[in-house]
Amino acid sequence: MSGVAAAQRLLAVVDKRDPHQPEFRQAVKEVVESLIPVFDVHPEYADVMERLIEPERAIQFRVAWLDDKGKIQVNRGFRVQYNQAIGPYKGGLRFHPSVNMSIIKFLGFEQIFKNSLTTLPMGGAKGGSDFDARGKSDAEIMRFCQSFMTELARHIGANIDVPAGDIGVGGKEIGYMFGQYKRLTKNFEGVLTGKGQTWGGSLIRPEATGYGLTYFVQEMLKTKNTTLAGKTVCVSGFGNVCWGTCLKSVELGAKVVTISGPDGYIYDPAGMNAEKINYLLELRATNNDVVAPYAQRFPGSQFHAGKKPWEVKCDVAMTCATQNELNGDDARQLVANGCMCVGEGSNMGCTPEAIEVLQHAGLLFSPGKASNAGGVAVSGLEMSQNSMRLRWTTEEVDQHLQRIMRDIHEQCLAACRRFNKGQDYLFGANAAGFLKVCQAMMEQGCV
Ligand SMILES: NC(=O)C1=CN([C@@H]2O[C@H](COP(=O)(O)OP(=O)(O)OC[C@H]3O[C@@H](n4cnc5c(N)ncnc54)[C@H](O)[C@@H]3O)[C@@H](O)[C@H]2O)C=CC1
Ligand SMILES: O=C(O)CCC(=O)C(=O)O
Repeated sequence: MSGVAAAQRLLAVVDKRDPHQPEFRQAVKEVVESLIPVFDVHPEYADVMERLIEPERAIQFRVAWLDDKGKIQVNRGFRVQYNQAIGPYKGGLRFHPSVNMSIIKFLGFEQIFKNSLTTLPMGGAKGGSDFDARGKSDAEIMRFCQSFMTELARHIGANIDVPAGDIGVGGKEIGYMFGQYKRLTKNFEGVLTGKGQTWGGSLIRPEATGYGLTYFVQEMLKTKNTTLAGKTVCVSGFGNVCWGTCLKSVELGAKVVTISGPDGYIYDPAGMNAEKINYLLELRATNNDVVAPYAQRFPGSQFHAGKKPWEVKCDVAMTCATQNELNGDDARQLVANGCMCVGEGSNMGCTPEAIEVLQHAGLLFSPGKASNAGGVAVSGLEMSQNSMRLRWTTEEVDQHLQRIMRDIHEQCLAACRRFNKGQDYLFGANAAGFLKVCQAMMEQGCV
C-alpha cells in the first residue's frame, strides 16, 4: 500500500470513530499526512500508527466542589493516558472553560511525539478540566484542585503518570494538587512537576517552555546565518510561556513589541524590559484574563481591542497563547510584512492553512511539538532530580535545556535529510518523534 493510501486509511478510521472531535482530528491529520514519505518506505509503520492513534486509557470524571457561598459546583475532569511505550505517561493539565475530550486528546497525541523528541524517557498524556478560574477566589481554586486530585490520585504515580501545568495551571494549582495527593496517599514522591522550589521543584521549570522556544528559534535562525539580536519580535498571550519567551528574547537582544489576551493585543513600540515582563506575572495572577491594563500602566504602548498581534511588522513571531491562534490571513500578513520565522510556543498554534502559507513562502516554521518541548524536558529533569534526591543549579538545568533544544533541532534536520525533506521542521519533528515510539511499540509486541 502506498503512503498516501495508508494515510487515507488511517484518517478514515479517525473520522469514523471520532467525528465530533475536530481538534483531535486536526492534530492526527497533520501528523499522518506529513508521514506519507515514511509510510511509503515502511508500510508496516502505518499499522503501528493505527494503534498509536487510539489512547491507551481515557478517563473522564465528575469534579464536585464547594463555592464560597456553600453551593456545590460541578465540573468535568479528564486524563488521557495516551502512550507509555518509552516511559511513564507525562503531560500537563489544562483548566479552561473550552476544555473537552477533543482538546485533551489532541494535546495528549501531540505530547507523545514531543516527549519522544526530548530524548528523555517519557510517554504521552494530557488532562484538565472545563473549570474557569476567572472571578474565583483563591479558596475556591484550592477546593477545586483538591476535589480534582481526589479522583486523579488513583490514576497517577511517580512511575505511572506525572502531570504538570498548562493553561490555567501554574505553581499555585500544582501546590494545591500535590498537597491533596499527599493527604490521600501518604506518599511524598515526584508525582507532579512544576513543584515549588522548596519541595522538589526544578530551577528553571517556570521559564523552561519560553526559554526552550527561544533557543529553538535561535537554532533555526543560525541556519540562515543570523540571530535574534536586533530582531523585532511579536509574541502572543501573556501567561507562563509568553513570560519565559519575553525574558529570553530580550536577554538575547531582541525587541519584543507585542503581547495579547482574549480581549486584544498590546503594541509596545519601545519594546519590553524587565519591569514590563515582571508586570506580566501580576497581570496573569489577577485571573481576569485581559491585557488591556498594560496600556494604562505603560504609557506609549497601545491596546488594540479584539485584534491579534500578527498584523504588527516583525522579523520573528512566536505563538504563546492557544491552539489555532494564527490563521491563513494572519500568516499572509506576516509574510507581506517581511517576517522570516514563526515558532510555535502554543500547542498547534497555527492552523493547517497558516502552516501551508508560511512554508510555501519559505519562512522558517517550527511546530510546537519541537519548539515548545523545553517545558516538558525540564519537567523530565525535575523527575530525574526527584529520583536522585538531589537538586541541580540554575546553570546545570539551563545547560541541559540548551543541549536538549539543540538536539531536537538536529533530530528534525536529520529526519529531513533521511527523507529528502529540505528544512521542513513539521515533517522532521513528526518523523523523528514517531520513529522512536514506533520502534519501542514494535519491540514490545501486541500492545
Ligand atoms: N506551560 C507549559 O509548560 C507549556 C505550555 N504550552 C502551551 O503554551 C500555551 C500557553 O500556555 P501557558 O502559558 O502555560 O498558559 P497560561 O495559562 O499561563 O497562559 C495562557 C495564555 O493564553 C491565553 N489564552 C488561553 N486561551 C485562550 C483563548 N481561547 N483565546 C485567546 N487567548 C487564550 C490566555 O489569555 C493567556 O495569555 C498553550 O497552548 C499550552 O498548551 C506548551 C508547552 C508547555
Ligand atoms: O511539563 C509537562 O509535563 C507538560 C508540559 C505540557 O503540557 C506541554 O508540553 O504541552
